[in-house]
Amino acid sequence: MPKTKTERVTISLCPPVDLGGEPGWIPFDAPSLVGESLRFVSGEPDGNRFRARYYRDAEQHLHARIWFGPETEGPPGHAHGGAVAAVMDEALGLAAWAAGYPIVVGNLNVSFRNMLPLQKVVTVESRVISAEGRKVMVHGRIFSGETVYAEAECLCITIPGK
Ligand SMILES: CCCCCCCCCC(=O)SCCNC(=O)CCNC(=O)[C@H](O)C(C)(C)COP(=O)(O)OP(=O)(O)OC[C@H]1O[C@@H](n2cnc3c(N)ncnc32)[C@H](O)[C@@H]1OP(=O)(O)O
Repeated sequence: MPKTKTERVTISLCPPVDLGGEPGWIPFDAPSLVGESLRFVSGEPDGNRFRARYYRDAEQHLHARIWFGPETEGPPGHAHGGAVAAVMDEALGLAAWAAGYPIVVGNLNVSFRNMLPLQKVVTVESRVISAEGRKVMVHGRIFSGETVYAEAECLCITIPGK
């Protein structure tokens, strides 16, 4: 039997980050609503890709604190556009679910407004704008302070039978 060489790979994790919400925000348990499959963005809360925590405010709007880790890099030191779009896909789709619409995302239009620095905690805010027939429109933006990093319009389509 051929001998295999054991390679030791050391993955150093970035230090903990503060994903705490604003006063009045209530933590939102996404897996209990949509299941454990929602892993791509929010599945590794201590990893080096994304760290995410969801909240709802008093008006039931969904918010997220998101940290873009080093594994989301696109332009040097900044988040990949696909990483930004992945966050929009998850957060805005989840906003529709949280508002009572079992959906998948049919169309996602993202405008990248500013380069998003890695290892920065940003906020995603979302609004369900309309619901007509099977079409649910959700708008959102990623920002920190006065800086808007991305805006998105997300057309969600309800899943028949859900
Ligand atoms: C389960 C837990 C999930 C929780 C996660 C939430 C966050 C994650 C969000 C995601 O990442 S979802 C994954 C990415 N999305 C997909 O993979 C969706 C793939 N596409 C599909 O499955 C189907 O195309 C879809 C269900 C969206 C629509 O197919 P259907 O055959 O059910 O519907 P149909 O094509 O008849 O369209 C219904 C209506 O929606 C409209 N529509 C559908 N797709 C559209 C589109 N892409 N753009 C514009 N309009 C669209 C369509 O024109 C029509 O309008 P009208 O009723 O007015 O005629």
